[in-house]
Amino acid sequence: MNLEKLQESMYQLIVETSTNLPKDVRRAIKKAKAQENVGTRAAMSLATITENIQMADENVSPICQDTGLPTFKVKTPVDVNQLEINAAIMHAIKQATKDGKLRPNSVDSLTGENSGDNLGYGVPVIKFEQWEQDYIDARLILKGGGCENKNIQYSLPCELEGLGRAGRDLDGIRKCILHSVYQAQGQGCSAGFIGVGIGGDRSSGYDLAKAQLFREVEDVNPIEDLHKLEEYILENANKLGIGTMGFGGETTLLGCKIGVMHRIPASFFVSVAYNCWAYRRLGVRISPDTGEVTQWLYQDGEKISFAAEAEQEVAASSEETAIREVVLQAPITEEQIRELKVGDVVHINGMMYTGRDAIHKYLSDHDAPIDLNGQIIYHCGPVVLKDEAGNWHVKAAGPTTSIREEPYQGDIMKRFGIRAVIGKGGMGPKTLQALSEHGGVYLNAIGGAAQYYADCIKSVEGVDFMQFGIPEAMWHLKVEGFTAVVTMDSHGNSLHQDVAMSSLEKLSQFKDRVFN
Ligand SMILES: O=C(O)C[C@H](O)C(=O)O
Ligand code: SF4
Repeated sequence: MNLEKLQESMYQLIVETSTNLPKDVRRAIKKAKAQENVGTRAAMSLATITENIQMADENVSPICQDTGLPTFKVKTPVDVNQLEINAAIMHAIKQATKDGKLRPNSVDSLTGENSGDNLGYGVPVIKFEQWEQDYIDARLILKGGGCENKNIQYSLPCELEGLGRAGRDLDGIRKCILHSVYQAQGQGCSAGFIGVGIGGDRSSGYDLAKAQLFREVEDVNPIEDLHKLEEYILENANKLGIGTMGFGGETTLLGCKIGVMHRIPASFFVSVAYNCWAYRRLGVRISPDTGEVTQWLYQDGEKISFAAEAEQEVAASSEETAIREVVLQAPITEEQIRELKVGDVVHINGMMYTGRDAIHKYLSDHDAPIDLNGQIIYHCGPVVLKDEAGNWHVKAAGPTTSIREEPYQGDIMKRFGIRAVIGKGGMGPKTLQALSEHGGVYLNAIGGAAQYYADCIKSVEGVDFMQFGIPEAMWHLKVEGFTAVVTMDSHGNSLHQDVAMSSLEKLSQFKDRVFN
């Protein structure tokens, strides 16, 4: 085999997966968009998402800054050398990271050190299988951390919030799956896709769930019971009203795929793998003779282009409604913050500072490297590249899931005088209380819209904590027209709390038995 060609094929697979959302996923998102009412927060978010998909495609840049833990599934003819394929994948991963197509995402779990090239123990994941065909089938999924954190595994029988007892039968399985969508709320960047594995043990169950994410969105389950269950879940999970980003709305789930395997008598697991709307998985057929790509997978049928219309929609949708819009520029005063209410849309100009897991932990017992009084913290781990002149450029910069900072956020805001935090998925009661006491606000940006937000970043003015690695460093960003929604204000209101409560009420409508 031509190894250089093989490396190139793997590189293409990685770049396409990170930057070009598959056709079947695009069609699902388009359908969802058609269902939302004009002028709602859900419609606005979906317009931003589709504009972002288009931008990523045109810029050949990551759709979302979190390019996940790259997971490959490779099937090879019996006489093909799998070690060569392994080496080609490693090589391509390094190159794609250098080129800003993947974020350096591999972190030593004990020291916290980022390897910088996306390689490490167990990273990437490569699973090989042999088969009788005469070509190589290589598939890749880039599943980010926010949605990965919302995976859930149920051990039947169990008691479920809102739904009561889930027993060891199809109806118990139904309840677990509905619950899995409810518990994700907007934190995994809904509207999402789920893969479900019934049976197996704790690890093979999750593997089966993840394997479902390699199915086509529009395929039909050959097992009649599971086909019915998939349809039931897709229809009814969308009645939970969680909506895009957890803002409320008509579409919460874009796809549901269920697989089954045997189990042992004592165990009955239902494992759910949650994938955000940025459902990046592609595949190729490769010739074992030449190492070249002979066919792309998941690319049948119409490719929806979200071109021109998108930009206008983002602008138009907020004009048509009574949504209040406010321009913010740091340093922000307490008075300005107290004027903001849940539902307001803010446009930020000027400076903001990124801070996520490592920085929140650090700031909980250290001083800040800069004066944060009146400033804005952005929960974000961007993709950033240095040019030859030594200047940094942000290549992708959407928000990360804020709830992870819940143990620290309130104290840090008060101690440093921070007035606003931007993230996604919302925060909990401790932060909400701190926002009231101190005069702070939580702003929800659109998760996964990494190109859309990178475009608002006009320059990198500085960086601290580079020792934490690129995603965890504190980037000083100068922005223009950075748009987000107030979802928690200084008057005790939280849209996230409201949606969580109303969706729990809706979930309890599905308590009664449906499948015998
Ligand atoms: O790590 C990130 O940038 C985002 C993450 O995927 C998340 O959803 O929280
Ligand atoms: S930020 Fe959202 S879209 Fe991006 S990987 Fe995380 S869950 Fe997915």
